[in-house]
Amino acid sequence: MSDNTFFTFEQHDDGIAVISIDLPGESQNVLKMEFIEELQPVIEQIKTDSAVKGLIIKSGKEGSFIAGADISMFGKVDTAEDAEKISTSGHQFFNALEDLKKPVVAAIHGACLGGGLELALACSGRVISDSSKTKLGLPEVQLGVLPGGGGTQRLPRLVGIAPSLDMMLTGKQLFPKQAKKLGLVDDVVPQANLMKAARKRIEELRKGKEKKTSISSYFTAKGLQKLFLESNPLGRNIIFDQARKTVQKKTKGNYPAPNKIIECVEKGMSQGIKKGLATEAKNFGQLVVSSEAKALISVFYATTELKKDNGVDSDAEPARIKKVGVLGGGLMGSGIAYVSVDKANKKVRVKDVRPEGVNGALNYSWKLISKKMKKKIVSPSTARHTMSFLTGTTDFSGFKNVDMVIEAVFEDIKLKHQMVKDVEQNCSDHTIFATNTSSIPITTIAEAAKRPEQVVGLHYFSPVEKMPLVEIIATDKTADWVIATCVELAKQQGKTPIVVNDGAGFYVNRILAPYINEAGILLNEGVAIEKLDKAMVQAGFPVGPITLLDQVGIDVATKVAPILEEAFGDRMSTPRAFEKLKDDDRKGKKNKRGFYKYEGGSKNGKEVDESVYSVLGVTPDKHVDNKEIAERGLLLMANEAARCLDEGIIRSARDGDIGAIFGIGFPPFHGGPFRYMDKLGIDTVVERLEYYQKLQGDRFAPADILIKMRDGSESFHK
Ligand SMILES: C[C@H](O)CC(=O)SCCNC(=O)CCNC(=O)[C@H](O)C(C)(C)COP(=O)(O)OP(=O)(O)OC[C@H]1O[C@@H](n2cnc3c(N)ncnc32)[C@H](O)[C@@H]1OP(=O)(O)O
Repeated sequence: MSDNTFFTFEQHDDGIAVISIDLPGESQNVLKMEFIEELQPVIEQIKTDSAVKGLIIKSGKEGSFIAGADISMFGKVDTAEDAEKISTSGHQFFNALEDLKKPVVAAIHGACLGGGLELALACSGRVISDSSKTKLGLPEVQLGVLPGGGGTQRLPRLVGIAPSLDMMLTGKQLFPKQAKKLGLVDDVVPQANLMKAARKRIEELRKGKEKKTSISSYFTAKGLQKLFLESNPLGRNIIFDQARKTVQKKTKGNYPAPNKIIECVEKGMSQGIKKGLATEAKNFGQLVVSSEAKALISVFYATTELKKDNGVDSDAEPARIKKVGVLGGGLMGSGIAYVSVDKANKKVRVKDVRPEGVNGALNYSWKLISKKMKKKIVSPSTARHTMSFLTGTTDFSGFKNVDMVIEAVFEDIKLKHQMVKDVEQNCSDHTIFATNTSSIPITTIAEAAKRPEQVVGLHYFSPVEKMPLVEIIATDKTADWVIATCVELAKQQGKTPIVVNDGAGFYVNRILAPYINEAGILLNEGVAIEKLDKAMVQAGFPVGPITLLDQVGIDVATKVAPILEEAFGDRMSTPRAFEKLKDDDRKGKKNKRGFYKYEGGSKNGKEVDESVYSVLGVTPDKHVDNKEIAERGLLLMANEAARCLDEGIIRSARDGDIGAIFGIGFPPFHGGPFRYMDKLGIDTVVERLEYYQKLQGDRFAPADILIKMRDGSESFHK
């Protein structure tokens, strides 16, 4: 056995060599240049050593095979040419591995992502553990780059063009069974049998045994696609054209990586792997230095940092949460119950005044868990076991031992006060009272509490199981251990939490309001509904402001709006358009009366309800440039975010960026409102705000902090 810095190398009597990767001091294995340089001579040695019959590459770390190329390398290169060289060096190493002429099998347990999967693809075989920690994918697109270690060439050759594009364009990660089904790996075995399976695979490869594709697999939709479309140039063109259309629809041209991925695959499939790899390296280089990649990588680092943040400035420890109580079995309560039981593995007790409410919440979880069962992500017994942790009641029975109660009842202060009292009476002294209110100040809710230090806001976004953000709202009195406990629970629920201070609208709704209001003002001036939505979607938001209003509920928005207006004055005044629609009993999607028509079928929510214009008394014929619509919305949101930082509502620009991206869908390629302002330059931000202030009024007045920062030539991020 020889020791190296990044791996150990063992040569066994049966002729099998084993490289075990273990980067010192890191929780995840990543591919660094120094690591590759150290590995290269060992591969050369194996090539010439006749005693070595086969090689197994495994990880020495628990739960991490290789998480990809070291992302920190990307920040250190200045030019596209330098980044291209990184990719080319990787190609040389992976090619050498592929050309070894001896079976090389990757034995994978844990994250096998990006460059990690590309290494595995250069091996002659892959066996993986059936652990839930094992995930395979090429997530580079989420960082604004592309698989630069040969992934765009080897993956389509192994699993087919269409499935590989699907993996690379979405960055999705596959569970073991999905990876096997796709043909990405040869075998899935329990972790304890991984080395045995790798040895077996080496033997099979030595005997020239391929894993057979069964004849029936050609008669599946995928099999036929492969046979008729992928095997000829005309068919391949159809796939690439379709992929480009889908990309354009999704990205609106805001992200360069997806089209470059398609270009690499197309080149490689039509002109051979050598040309494909050269295109891959070139495109990789260009993307690494792009502003989009820089922004998306900053989002990766911010979320990684947040995973370690306990949310307070002290080292307060979180309390252990074994059981969660949820008050209210509506949409929010049901979602909260689901993430608590299925993601966080807590015992959950749901209370609703109506038995139907309780049943609704239980059914909600069962539907989502059944879906996972159907996709074979969980077994039927695991699904039943999870469900056994979720129970319901119409009174407070079973609440005595809950460690945290999360209320999601109607937005009514009297009711919330009653809940606080009920919880203090029916639960334990240590029980935390968390409220999911989106409009009532937490301080006001805590007024009814005997233990206000245990009252906190826990603001989820709808639908809870999908939206990644949780805002944790602290009052002056909330204890640090309570905040730390909520942060911990939110992480266990699979969420990214940001801790914010109490104030009207907290952070997310506060910065959302001026952006939505601006759409209302433009609408009142006669700008068409679909134009407003299109302009913001083109600018990078997942849905436009008017569609969002229909989804959230015009009644909900008009309930929050006066609270913000009272707190912040004229700059937040509710546009008359929204009030008029509320008076016309238009709540949006929920009562099928909104800005759009909700008639079911394909047009559901897609066709504007023209009668809105007569309710508003406007003719939708005003032309405002899309760029202006987008800029006004983005600037107002960023300006308000700057105020939130100045007032201590958010703890950092990092939290403000993540809150806006994960809570609202602020265009990720800008990296969040603070990175957006840094990118423009604070002087430009102030100049543009002042320009609109002159034309449109004082709602565009730049925040004080921006004026100060402009004068000091500062930026939010270093
Ligand atoms: C040439 C190639 O094609 C290009 C590439 O490979 S680009 C990289 C592609 N890979 C990725 O995008 C995966 C990124 N990583 C992840 O998604 C997650 O870290 C993970 C799923 C692997 C593990 O998640 P989790 O267990 O929650 O651990 P997490 O806290 O995120 O990470 C632990 C540490 O590993 C680091 N890390 C993870 N992946 C890394 C990577 N690819 N490069 C550098 N550091 C990485 C994190 O920054 C963190 O560092 P820290 O402890 O010093 O803060």
